[in-house]
Amino acid sequence: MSVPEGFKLYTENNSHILLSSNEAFLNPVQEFNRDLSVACINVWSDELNKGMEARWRKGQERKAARAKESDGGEPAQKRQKENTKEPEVAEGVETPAQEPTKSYRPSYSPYRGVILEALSATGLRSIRYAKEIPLVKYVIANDLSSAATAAMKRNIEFNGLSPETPSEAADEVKKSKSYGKIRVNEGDACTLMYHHRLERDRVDVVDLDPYGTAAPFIDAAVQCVKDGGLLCVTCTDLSVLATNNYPEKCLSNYGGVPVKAEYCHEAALRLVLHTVSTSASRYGRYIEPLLSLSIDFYVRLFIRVNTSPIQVKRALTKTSTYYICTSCQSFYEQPLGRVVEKKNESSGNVDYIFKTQPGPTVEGKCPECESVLHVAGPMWSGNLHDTEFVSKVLEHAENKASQYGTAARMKGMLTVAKEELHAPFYFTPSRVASFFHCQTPSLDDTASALLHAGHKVSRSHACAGSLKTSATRAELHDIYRSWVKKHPINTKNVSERSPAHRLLAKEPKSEANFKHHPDSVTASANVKLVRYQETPKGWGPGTRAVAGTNNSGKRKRNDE
Ligand SMILES: C[S@@+](CC[C@H](N)C(=O)[O-])C[C@H]1O[C@@H](n2cnc3c(N)ncnc32)[C@H](O)[C@@H]1O
Ligand SMILES: [Zn+2]
Repeated sequence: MSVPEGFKLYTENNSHILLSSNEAFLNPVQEFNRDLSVACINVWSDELNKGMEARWRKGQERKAARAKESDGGEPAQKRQKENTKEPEVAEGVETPAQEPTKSYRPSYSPYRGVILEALSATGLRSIRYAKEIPLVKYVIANDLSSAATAAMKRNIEFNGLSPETPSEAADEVKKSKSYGKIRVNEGDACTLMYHHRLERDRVDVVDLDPYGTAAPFIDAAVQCVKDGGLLCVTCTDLSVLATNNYPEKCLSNYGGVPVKAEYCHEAALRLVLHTVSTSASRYGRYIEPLLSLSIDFYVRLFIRVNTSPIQVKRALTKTSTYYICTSCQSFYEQPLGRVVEKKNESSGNVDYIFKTQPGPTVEGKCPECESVLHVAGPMWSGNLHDTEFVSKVLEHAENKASQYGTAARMKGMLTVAKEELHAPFYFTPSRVASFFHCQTPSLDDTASALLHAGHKVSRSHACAGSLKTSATRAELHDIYRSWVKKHPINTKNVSERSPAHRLLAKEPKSEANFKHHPDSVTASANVKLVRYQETPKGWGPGTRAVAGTNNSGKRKRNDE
């Protein structure tokens, strides 16, 4: 592969990018993001296709049964034998309903979807989608910058995805003078997505991977994805989502206020889900989070979008504000609403009545340590992941480990995400110990005590050494109070006016058992959670395109 003068070659899996200074932006550290996205879209499209094939087969069976009935019970097999030569059937053409399986039996043609990458830069992600996802019909790669679209076109050719490449879309593409499996578009991401908002024009997958926040693109994205389609969203503005420095910005971008506590990264995911959910609801659509990950300096979410009026109503029950203690970080959930199920005696149907929720769920100060409470949210309080989907992505990543440069990290993250409890929020034993001024119990001590007390426990992908539990903070604190009895502290160092003193002043309701619990060692405990990607060769800050039109602003640092 000869690299033209003035360019550097960057390779990810079997896709290659020519990089020149001052052209289009590429962040090699996002390889993990791209690997995960290829894996998730592969699994999502396989599942969609399997569902369609199952429905198609059922339809065929129904048609055959109807034919049998109308032919006076003559078995279909016998009739098929009589037709010695089967006429050729174009892929995807179904047997006409009036002549079911009479003269030919077409094979199922897999469903192929369209992916729209709204902010594509070098085109690397789109090229990888076109090459690595078999069920892709074509990818629309878009960028506002003319320098970026020029780089994209060059990279597409360089990867052999030019119009000459034989592909299913080749004829259509040749007519439209665009590029083989990838169609390049230069323009504003929202304008493009709004062009795809009518039901007949919708796409199967929308990928948003911007600098900073994806918030300005969400309204268009939730409208242009098909029912059952996949929305993939990156946000890198963690200074807004996961600190209390800009609550006003967080409200304007995400419709909620962030959390100031060690679990702020989980809250960041919930804030992004909240804005996607409320945006989708406006158009009678609801969301199902399939996988929501907090990674290094960004969040990445894979969300299925569907249409259903009743599910849209249910969003009320999956949205909460939280009162967060400014000292011990205890949280108190305040759901925004609830649903009451009422059986309709005359029809026998169940009616769902949506109601507001009484509140506040906690009075004035933190019941645990009497410190001030701050309000956070509203944010998504439903599940972050679909466990079954995560299991399938993990299986895929393990089976195809050699295809992914970040396979070890994928395995680590997905294993933990798969086991994650569907409950907010995580804690680390060391941080809770710091509130009590006590020695830190190990992860196993803490998990075992919680399990012996009848609570559920898991780890959280969002923070190394963290735990999630079904126990309330008060129940967790009781375990720490028991721990302190076994590992006494020098109370002289604890001021009588401190929150720690008030935490320690309470008696535990029962004595905790710190003996190792067999369930404390889960699959994830045996997996090395590779939290950070190894620095790839030649890593360094990417350059944002300078030529052409670009909605410029300051380039975000990795930790922004
Ligand atoms: C972070 S880069 C995309 C990286 C790419 N998704 C990847 O995986 O390598 C963001 C891109 O968004 C483009 N962009 C910014 N605002 C845009 C808009 N309103 N419409 C379309 N593209 C835009 C920028 O020109 C830039 O190339
Ligand atoms: Zn407190």
